[in-house]
Amino acid sequence: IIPVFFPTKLCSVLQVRPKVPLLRILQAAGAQGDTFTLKEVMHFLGQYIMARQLYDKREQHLVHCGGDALGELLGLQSFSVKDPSPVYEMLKRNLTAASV
Ligand SMILES: C[C@@H](c1ccc(Cl)cc1)n1cnc(-c2ccccc2)c1-c1c(C(=O)NCCN2CCN(C3CCCCC3)CC2)[nH]c2cc(Cl)ccc12
Repeated sequence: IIPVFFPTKLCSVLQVRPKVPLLRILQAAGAQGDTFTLKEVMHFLGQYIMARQLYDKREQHLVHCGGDALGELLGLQSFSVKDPSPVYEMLKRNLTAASV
């Protein structure tokens, strides 16, 4: 998984196919279809966190996902957006390459 912070072209070209549990979360955030670019996956996950107010209002880099489907996927109660490694690990488990 390419680090999301480097807006490389690949992030917005390679198509990936989320497994069902992740796809449900992306669809809850408004995603259509079943293949996305990595950039779109990250965008919709961000939208999901905001729509469900999972981020800490005072420490806005903290995401409290325990008790939410996102927390089930990550296997975490909380994480900081400053350390994306748990998210990358989850994506490795929940994305397959999609032939364009
Ligand atoms: C750099 C990027 C990022 C992207 C991926 C990762 Cl693994 C870490 C970090 N990022 C930085 N802060 C956030 C963020 C923080 C709180 C609530 C929602 C998003 C994000 C995330 C985005 C996103 O698409 N970000 C666009 C700009 N964000 C700025 C922060 N904005 C909110 C901050 C809280 C208050 C409301 C605005 C939303 C738009 N997608 C994500 C998906 C997940 Cl699983 C986790 C975090 C994010």
